[in-house]
Amino acid sequence: MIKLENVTKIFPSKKGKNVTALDNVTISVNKGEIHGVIGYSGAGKSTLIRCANLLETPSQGKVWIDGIELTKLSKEKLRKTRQKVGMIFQHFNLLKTATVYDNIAIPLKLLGISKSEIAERVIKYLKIVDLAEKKDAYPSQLSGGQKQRVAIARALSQEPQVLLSDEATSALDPETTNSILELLLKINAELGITILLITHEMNVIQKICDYVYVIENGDLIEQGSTIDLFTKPKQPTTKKFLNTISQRKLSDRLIDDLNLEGKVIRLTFLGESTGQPLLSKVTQQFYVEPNILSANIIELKNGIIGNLVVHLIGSEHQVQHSLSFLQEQGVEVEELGVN
Ligand SMILES: Nc1ncnc2c1ncn2[C@@H]1O[C@H](COP(=O)(O)OP(=O)(O)OP(=O)(O)O)[C@@H](O)[C@H]1O
Repeated sequence: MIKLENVTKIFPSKKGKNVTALDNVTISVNKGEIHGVIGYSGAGKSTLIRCANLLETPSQGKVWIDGIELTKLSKEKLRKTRQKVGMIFQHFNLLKTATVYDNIAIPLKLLGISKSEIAERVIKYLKIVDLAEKKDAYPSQLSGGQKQRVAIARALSQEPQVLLSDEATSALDPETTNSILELLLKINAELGITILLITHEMNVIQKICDYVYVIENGDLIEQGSTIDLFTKPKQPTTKKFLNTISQRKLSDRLIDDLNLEGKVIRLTFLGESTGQPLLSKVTQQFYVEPNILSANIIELKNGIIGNLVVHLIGSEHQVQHSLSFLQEQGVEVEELGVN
């Protein structure tokens, strides 16, 4: 449904030092899925999402939406095809001097849609975002979460097949963030809208994405299903992002305080391995003593992952055997480093 193929974006600079904001990036979002792009500030996220609807023209590469190659369309055809693509932004981009109703109605008017159809759509989509009672309010009378709901209704009212989300929850508190993420899940499930989002927050990826791309300095450094990325991250940057959700490193202080010797292991349980008493089997079969330092459960859109950080006390030989056993049972095993 959305495809960027070998997209490179180079911004020329007057001083002659060009900036490569995206370097040969390929992403492909299937119809009905939610894909997320995560990266630190300056990684190229905004450039990528702006290339997806050609708000930014790639220096090289091709962009498709719903099988149509945007990069070879005339301006007129591009304008028409863009109607398939809605967009929401971090700072909502509402007209301050217009009511909620008009914020949604004005762009529809510009598209030449009839007054009665506009009235129908405004009410329909305000109901979907649960804000019908605010139709006569002005943006200054709304909370951040409500403003984003209006922006979502405005995007939906053009009945797009694709929604691009540019850090849509970054300006919101955690509770409001959750409610907006739930709304995005609802419109994905009920209206079948394909979503591509950019974010620097791993909890956004965790809660709503089927698939993740990690970008750094314009390069796509890692990608995979959200479950794979959370259980088997490869790149240090991906691990750093995951560290914001659950601990992947131990601080020097913790090591000192616990007076740890031997191995500290992170065990990630997924699928069948979550239902079995594997740690007690390890204790019985390999004579190691697991001391649990932390435990948590991460709920992803498409599954649940259990994490245990364990200090395994025993001879090196016994510890190695128990780790091999756990891996054979489908548990991801990672030795934790120190910060
Ligand atoms: N119009 C532009 N002209 C020149 N350089 C640009 C332009 N837009 C972006 N860049 C540069 O491209 C690189 C990627 O920027 P981009 O805004 O895509 O990153 P980002 O990941 O969205 O960052 P942030 O999260 O801070 O918005 C940065 O080095 C930025 O300075």
